[in-house]
This record gives sequence, C-alpha cells and structure tokens, in this order.
Amino acid sequence: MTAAALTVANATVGYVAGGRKRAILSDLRANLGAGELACLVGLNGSGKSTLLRSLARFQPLLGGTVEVCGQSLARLTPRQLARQVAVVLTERTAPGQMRAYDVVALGRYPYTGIAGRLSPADRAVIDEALAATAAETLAQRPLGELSDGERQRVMIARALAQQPEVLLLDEPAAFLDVRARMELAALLTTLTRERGLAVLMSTHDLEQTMRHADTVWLIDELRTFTTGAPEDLGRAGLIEKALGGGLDFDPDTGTFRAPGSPHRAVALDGDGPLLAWTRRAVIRAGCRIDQDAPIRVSWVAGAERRGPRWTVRAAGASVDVQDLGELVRQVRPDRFA
Ligand SMILES: Nc1ncnc2c1ncn2[C@@H]1O[C@H](COP(=O)(O)OP(=O)(O)OP(=O)(O)O)[C@@H](O)[C@H]1O
Repeated sequence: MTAAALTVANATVGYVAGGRKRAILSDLRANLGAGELACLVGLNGSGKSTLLRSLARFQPLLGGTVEVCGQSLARLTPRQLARQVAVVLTERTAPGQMRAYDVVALGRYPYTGIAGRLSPADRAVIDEALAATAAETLAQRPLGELSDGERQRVMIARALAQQPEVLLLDEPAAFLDVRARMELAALLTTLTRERGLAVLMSTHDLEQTMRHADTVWLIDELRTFTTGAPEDLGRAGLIEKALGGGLDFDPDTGTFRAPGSPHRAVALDGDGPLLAWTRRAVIRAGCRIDQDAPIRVSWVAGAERRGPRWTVRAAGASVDVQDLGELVRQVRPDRFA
C-alpha cells in the first residue's frame, strides 16, 4: 500500500459570511497516496475549487481534518506548508512584468533564507523545473507577455520548484491546446510514477480522467462526494449519474457521448491499422460495435495508387465507399432502417 500523502477525514469545506458558515461540501473522506494522480470531477459550481483552496489552506476547513504526510494541515507553519503542498490555480496571480525565471524562483522561497538568495542547488532545482515543463525558452520573458498555455507551464514549473509532496492543480488543462494537454498528461504521469508526487487536479476532461487517473474524486449533483478507481465508478454508472445523467460512457473506446444517440449495431470484419479508425468512425456515426450484428463493415487496405475501400453489407445488399466520411454517412442510424 502506498503512503498517504493527503488524508481527508470527515471534512467540511465552504465559506463564512456574516459570521454564518455556508458548507459547500460535507462528509469528505479521501486518501491520496504518494505517486498517485487523482482527478477531481464535478459540474460547474459543485465545489471543486472550494475543496482545492481548502486543501491548500487558502481558506480554513469548516470541519473535520486534513493531514499532509501524516501532519495536520492546520498546524503546519507557512514554510512547512510550502514545502509540502504546491498549488497551481487558473487565475492570473503573479505580476505580469516579472520574468518567468523569477516567478519559478519564487517556488524556492520555502528553502531560501530571509534574503531569498538562491544557492547553486536552488538554481539547479529551478532549471530542472523549467526543463520538466519545457519552459526553458520562456525563462527570460515577462510573464505578462506569455500565452495562457505558456504561462500555465511556468506556473507548474514554479510549483515543482517548491519540491512538494502534494501538487494541487485547478483545471490545469483549461487553456491548453491538444498537444499541450497531451504533454501535461505525460508530465503528470512522470511526476507521479517516477518522482512519487501525489497530484490532485480538478478537470472537466472526462476522457483524460478515465485514461490517466488512479482515483476519481467525484462530486455529484447533490454534492455527494465519492472516490474510486475510474473503472469502478464508471462500471457503477456513477460518473454519468454525477454529471447529470446526460452522458453515456463507452468503456471500449473510453469516450462519452450524449444519451439518446441511436445505437445501431454494426459488426467490423477486419483488422490492421484501419481497424481503429473504422471503429472510431462507426461509433461517431452513432453505432455500437456488435460482432453478431446483421450490418457488417469490411475493408481492404489498398495498394499503390489505389486507396483503401470499405464495404457495408446489410440485408443482402452491399455498398462500397472510399473514405471514412462516406462510411459514416452510410451506417448512420437515420440512413437506412
Ligand atoms: N467566495 C465565495 N463566497 C461564497 N460562496 C462562494 C465563493 N466562491 C465560490 N462560492 C460558491 O461555492 C460553490 C462552489 O464553487 P466552486 O468555485 O468551488 O465550484 P467549481 O466546482 O470549482 O466550479 P467550476 O467548475 O465552475 O470552476 C458555488 O455555489 C459558488 O457560488
């Protein structure tokens, strides 16, 4: 069993206004092990940021306890807290005129003396953090001139420079393009698997969650909190239910789709590199794969100047198509009964 980097016991998070407590989430119980990635998932306004801010001690818990590596979060000194927990928020917090390098260097604050002088060892950690986030070329640029995605990389580098045990990220992929999202996923995998960091991030990206999370921290419409492996929560239908019952998850493809999509069954007769693309196209067409289905799709890869060709067979008739766009048009459930 992995050591718990973060333990949440019977916690309540929320706000205090006019002397009155307003709980957003109650009865929270969760563990995050060293080397694990947990994804915090819930609808807009469900309380993800409130929970992350409470775990970072930006706001006090309204009840219960949180422990970081066995120590009470509430009792850590600011310096201890900064060595244990690093946070990346989506809001713009750092001054825009600071060079990216200096922003990352702020992450060394819990290790430097009062003068904040950086030792060669501190500089090595900063360089490593910039390298880990592929932000070396941004180091000399003012933060205010960076794109959202570039700024996000610098803010993650700053968090890494803290050398924390626990990394909290609030929607880190929000501004990132597809490639940057993949790089972020790879980075988080490296940080957890190879460096043993415990990472909790809020996200609306369910497909990445199903693919990469060790644990899902799930908040449903009634603000009930559940944790579990993505497959266990998915198998029990809890993720679809939590997100308003408005989704259908296909465990084979790892994708979600709107409900009510007609589910025509289609069989795929073939293999090779075209199988995955054909399968994807058929699912996009609103079909499910069933090898006993009467509608069958087969293909030949094509050679030399002849491209691939797909054949759709149904009820004794067959149609040949030359590309997957045409295949989708042929198998769409509204196409033929
Ligand atoms: N400072 C505050 N004072 C009082 N209530 C707040 C405050 N900040 C947020 N809330 C309320 O707390 C609830 C949870 O908000 P929160 O920002 O944690 O949700 P979220 O899950 O992060 O949403 P999103 O996915 O939209 O980012 C909302 O009802 C919100 O209005």
